[in-house]
Amino acid sequence: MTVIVLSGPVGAGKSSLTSILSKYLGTKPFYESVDDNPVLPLFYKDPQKYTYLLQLFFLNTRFHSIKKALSDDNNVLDRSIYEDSLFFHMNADIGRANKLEIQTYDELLDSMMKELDRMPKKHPDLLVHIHVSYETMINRIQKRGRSYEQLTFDPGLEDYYKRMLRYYHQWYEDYDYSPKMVLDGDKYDFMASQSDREEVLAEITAKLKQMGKLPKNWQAGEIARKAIEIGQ
Ligand SMILES: Nc1ncnc2c1ncn2[C@@H]1O[C@H](COP(=O)(O)OP(=O)(O)OP(=O)(O)O)[C@@H](O)[C@H]1O
Repeated sequence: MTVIVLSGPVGAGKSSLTSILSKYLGTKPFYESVDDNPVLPLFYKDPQKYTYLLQLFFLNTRFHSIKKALSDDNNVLDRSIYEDSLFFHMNADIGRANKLEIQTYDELLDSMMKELDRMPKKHPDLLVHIHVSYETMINRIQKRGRSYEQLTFDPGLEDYYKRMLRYYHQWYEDYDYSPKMVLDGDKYDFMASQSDREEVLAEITAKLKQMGKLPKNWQAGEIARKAIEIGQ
């Protein structure tokens, strides 16, 4: 039984890969709610005011997802609690949280992580990180078209996104809750190209195989191949 978490900056393609990977492996996808998140549009409009609320909102939903994922023990998550601190501290570093908020957030997160340590399965089996350059990130953000994420909505987002990529670099280096692997999101377009999709899945399954973590009874047979055909 396998729990896989995806990571990567905004627009890296985590939700899409979660869908493909879970169909391929025959496991359950967990998605973070973005389009029905009531705080996200408020945050982009007034980050100074809504950073703390947004981060508490995410922490709360993410804590529930990871607990459920670790209990069900056979699934793929499009983002996990391990990345939340990056977002909070990145915003705090640009003055969007005060000292007391930082201290409270860190203590809360610490208590949550200790709670996870008491679960029968404590951490995911594998982290799959999607690395993208700024150009790819912006292309995907534009293509997806969420209005509040566009540079035209707030030109300050250019700095914000570039900062995010730097923070992710360090975050991935430091992540040690589980084995990890990185995919080149600039090279592979697993949404548009069938062969890219197959290569990415081959990389992930090779890693799972090497770790002895392919889901029970799983074979790269006809059902798995059909599930990942573009247009399915
Ligand atoms: N703590 C946080 N965790 C995740 N997203 C956050 C957080 N704080 C703010 N956000 C914002 O939430 C939105 C959702 O981002 P996320 O990268 O998870 O989804 P996505 O853009 O659909 O990614 P992908 O294209 O890789 O599936 C983004 O606008 C991001 O900036």
